[in-house]
Amino acid sequence: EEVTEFNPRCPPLPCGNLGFLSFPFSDAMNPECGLLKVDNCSEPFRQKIQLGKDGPWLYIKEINQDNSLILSDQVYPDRFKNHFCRSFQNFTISRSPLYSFEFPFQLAMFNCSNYSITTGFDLLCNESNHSIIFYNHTTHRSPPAGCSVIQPQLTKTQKSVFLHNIYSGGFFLQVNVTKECLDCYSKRGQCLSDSNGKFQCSGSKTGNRNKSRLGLKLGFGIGGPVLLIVALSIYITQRRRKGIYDSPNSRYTSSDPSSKSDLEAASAYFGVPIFSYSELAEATNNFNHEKELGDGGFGTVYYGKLRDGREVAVKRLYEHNYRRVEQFRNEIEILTRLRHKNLVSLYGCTSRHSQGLLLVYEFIPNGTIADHLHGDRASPCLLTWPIRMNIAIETASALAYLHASDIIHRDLTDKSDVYSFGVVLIELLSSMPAVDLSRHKHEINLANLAINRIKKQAIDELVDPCLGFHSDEEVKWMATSVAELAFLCLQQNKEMRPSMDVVLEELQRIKIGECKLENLTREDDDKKELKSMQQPPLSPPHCEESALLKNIMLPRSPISVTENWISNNTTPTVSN
Ligand SMILES: Nc1ncnc2c1ncn2[C@@H]1O[C@H](COP(=O)(O)OP(=O)(O)OP(=O)(O)O)[C@@H](O)[C@H]1O
Repeated sequence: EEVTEFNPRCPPLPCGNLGFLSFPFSDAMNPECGLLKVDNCSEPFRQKIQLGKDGPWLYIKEINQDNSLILSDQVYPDRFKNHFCRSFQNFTISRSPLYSFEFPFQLAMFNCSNYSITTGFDLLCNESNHSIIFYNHTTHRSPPAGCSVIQPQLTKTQKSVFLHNIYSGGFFLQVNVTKECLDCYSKRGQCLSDSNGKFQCSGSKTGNRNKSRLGLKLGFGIGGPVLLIVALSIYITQRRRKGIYDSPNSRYTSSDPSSKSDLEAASAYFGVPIFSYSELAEATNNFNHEKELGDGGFGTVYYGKLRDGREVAVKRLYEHNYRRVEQFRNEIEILTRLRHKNLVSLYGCTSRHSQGLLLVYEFIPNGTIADHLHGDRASPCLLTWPIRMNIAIETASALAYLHASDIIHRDLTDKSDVYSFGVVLIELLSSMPAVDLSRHKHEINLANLAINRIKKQAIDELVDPCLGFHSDEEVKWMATSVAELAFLCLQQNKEMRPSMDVVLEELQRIKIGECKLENLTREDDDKKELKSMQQPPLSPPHCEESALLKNIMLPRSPISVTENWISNNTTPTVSN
């Protein structure tokens, strides 16, 4: 049905590595099928688009489903090296009654003929006849009158405070087709502008297509002959096989390595697919209360289902103010740089000018660890000791990766994460919630409870009885070692906490039953062999008690030195 409703004169047009072009884009051979012309489809990675009638031609890096583009013009980096205002070349895009352009995700710049019109923007530089202004105003979507667009492209080493975020190899442009033109197109008409610059719809057929169906077709470029659908699905399957279709940046991922590295160097907004607010509102049943998955520091998270069938978690930021926009930008920047099997993928986000700031993540269906340990999904000892050990190692590996990846984030500061991870370790050992108001006032906080037990040498009181602490010597040894490691993570003094790398390494050693100090200091080769064997070469219970702690950072047993380590074990959790 979708196929027959598609304008048969305008099937999606193959365009090399860019995939298929569909309205509002078309090629030079089929100008009536689109509003913006793409050239060089037969030359991979050299396709160009003309921005408006008589507008500039720019190279296309990516075309996204929501009509956003990543463009580049190789001339700018050279010009910018001069650091002068006049080094910026501008291009003027004439206004059209059929569509408009938006620069949603970057610090767009304009060259204005009149200095006074720059009010409301941050001035970047001003030279005799030129005013170069920095676009930093969420309410302005398009260039102010009298200004033309400049898209500077910076080299990676450029350190300007205003410009450090500007994409080094290209820029982002969103094409917004007017509603009249979309309606016209959906009725198989052609959008035209008459000699007075007014909109006209020629050759339309009346019909009752609804907007969402059109959106679907435009979004996915599906609707040509059946064969085309087959071709598309083969194309998608191939991309999936290559493992790039499902990646967070899939829609921007190019098979050209040079183009890919350019994209990876992108600023906060690049490389992330953009979703429309309405699509996400639809996916979450208008942010229905019943779809709420939980609340976090930045916003509420909702379950949603996208039109393409993907299940997603949509995070809606609490307030749409400038600070939030900054946090939004940070989170995107961080997430797009991360690739780890234990970290949730970011599928995309809304434009920062959208009605709401939304982040779209891969949906994780099985709840949180806390749900399974002591929440809605908990059932006694469903999580056995080996499972808990694996959860600890996998989580530590993700955190160690984050710390190694040079990411600075509100809650990604090394040693406070180590503290939080210590609490997770105790949760895994004890199956108790991190905070429980029904506990004794000094033990509401699980960290305090754990510290008290460890100091009293009463780890058995801490460990969930169902784990076999008393019946299985190996579990007893491992649980004791993990408790001691958690104890180190929970030090009030940040400096006393081990790094996440060390924590991960120690957990791995505990898992394979490797004794600490002795093996480490004696035969390095033995140690390697041990690891490669992947089985406990020594019976863990024979290992010297508390050797773990000696090995990590301190020469003495925690039991004997805890008073020195913990200045105040009754204070509430301090994680920063
Ligand atoms: N991708 C997801 N899949 C399923 N549920 C999720 C997902 N992301 C978050 N949730 C649910 O929403 C809750 C809040 O998530 P959020 O990421 O905002 O929490 P947080 O880590 O505490 O937040 P923050 O880092 O902003 O302080 C989570 O505890 C979880 O229950």
